[in-house]
Amino acid sequence: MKSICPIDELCATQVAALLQPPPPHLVEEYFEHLLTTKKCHAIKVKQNGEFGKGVYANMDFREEELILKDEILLGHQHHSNKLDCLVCSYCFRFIGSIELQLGRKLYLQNLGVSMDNEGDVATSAHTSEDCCNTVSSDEENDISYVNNHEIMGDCVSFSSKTEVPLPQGVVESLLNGELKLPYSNKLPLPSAISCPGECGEGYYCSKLCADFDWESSHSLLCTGKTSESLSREALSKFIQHANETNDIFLLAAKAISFTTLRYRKLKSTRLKEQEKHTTSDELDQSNLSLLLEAWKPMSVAYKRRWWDCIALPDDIDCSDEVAFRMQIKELAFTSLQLLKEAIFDKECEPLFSLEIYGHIIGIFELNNLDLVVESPMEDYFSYIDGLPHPEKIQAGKIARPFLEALGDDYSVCCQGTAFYPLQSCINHSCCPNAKAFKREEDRDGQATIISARPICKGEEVTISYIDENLPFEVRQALLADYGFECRCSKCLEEEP
Ligand SMILES: C[S@@+](CC[C@H](N)C(=O)[O-])C[C@H]1O[C@@H](n2cnc3c(N)ncnc32)[C@H](O)[C@@H]1O
Repeated sequence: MKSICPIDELCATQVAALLQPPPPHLVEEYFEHLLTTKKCHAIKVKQNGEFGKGVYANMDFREEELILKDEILLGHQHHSNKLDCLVCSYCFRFIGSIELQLGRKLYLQNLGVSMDNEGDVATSAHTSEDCCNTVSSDEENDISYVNNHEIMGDCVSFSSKTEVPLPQGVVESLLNGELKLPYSNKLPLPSAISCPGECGEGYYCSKLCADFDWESSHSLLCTGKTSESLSREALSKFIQHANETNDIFLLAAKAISFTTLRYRKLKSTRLKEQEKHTTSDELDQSNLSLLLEAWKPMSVAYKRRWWDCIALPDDIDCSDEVAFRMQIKELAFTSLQLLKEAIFDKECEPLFSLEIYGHIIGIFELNNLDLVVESPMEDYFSYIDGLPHPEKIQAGKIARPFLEALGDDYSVCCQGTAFYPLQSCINHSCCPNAKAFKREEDRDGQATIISARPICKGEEVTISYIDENLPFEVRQALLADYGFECRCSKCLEEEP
């Protein structure tokens, strides 16, 4: 397909350099460094296998042993899920209090609020995680705690539907802290801290998370007063377009912002070290090397262009495939143009090429894991249920109307999608020796990989991206949606 983006031609050399796969020894070096930084010596990433990179055990594991906890490199909560769960925008743990989680949901439900996010053209969800979370407490001081009413969310629109039978006054007293639910102090949550840029959209569990998010990507993508974007209006238009079409664009924007900010940091460090450059040619040359360095976390990821690797939806006829892929490409271009208006940086121009944008979304399409964090509401109601008799009756009398008002959706998980640098190197097998599985104590967005059976040192660690118990043909069809034909030992054996 011919490019529709002028930057693709203008920056063809730099774009090609960014998309050039790094040599295997540099990839291994990158992951070695990452694992050392994380003090994780239990695994190794090697690029020598049949399927490109893979993760290998560097020790023996017993069954059900933790192999890896992987922090999110780039992740976000789905727009439509923000109504149900208030979580830290950086680590995705639930925040506020049981009363706030409950009151906020009932308040929005009462007003008939809906998220205007119905039109995803394509999604990038991958392996589902089983998860089971409880809550934790991590109170921070000296920072701006959030007025509960603020948390009603600027990200929502209103319709006239009213479903909640509870009086508004009761819901408001949950929100303003006047009404305390019985035993809610047994399940404390970290206080919600508002975004330092005052966008009213991001909330955090600690100042540390707020600062990390600000420095890694949010300072360019914040729509608040101290935003470092070129235009808050343009940014809002970009966000609206993503929410109306496909919120994967928000994650792609994070990747571009993340790389731009890394580039600026590297550049300022370099300028401090070496003040003078003799020629502008030399400067250009070294700017590209800085951009390549800033891009490294993305350069080592397995990638293809989004519109080339996205699975053809069932309702699209094969004869319309070319038109469908073109439509996806054009949608990405529209999104990129809006993002460019908002955060363009001339020194990072190649990042604003459609080739790079397409490959970034392709990374998410091929590698992302569903981000799932279980709600503390389940734990709260289970706690009440597990009380001894007289206390249970008393607490139940107060808690039951709230449970009934929430209905079936009383305990919706935080749901999103995330790119994990190490987990994404784990290959698929239909007879896996490990699984992505969250334990009681895993209460944030990190990916948790647990051994499914004993694994010996040197053995490749594999997980299943799908239900591995399905018949061969069904598995192959599902994995075709992930863009590959499975060649694991079980499939080779069962191949007709
Ligand atoms: C999430 S990535 C895993 C890491 C990847 N091998 C890499 O080099 O970064 C998934 C990709 O790895 C390859 N892959 C993983 N498991 C495979 C399998 N069982 N059979 C064939 N290809 C596989 C496919 O190309 C797939 O799209």
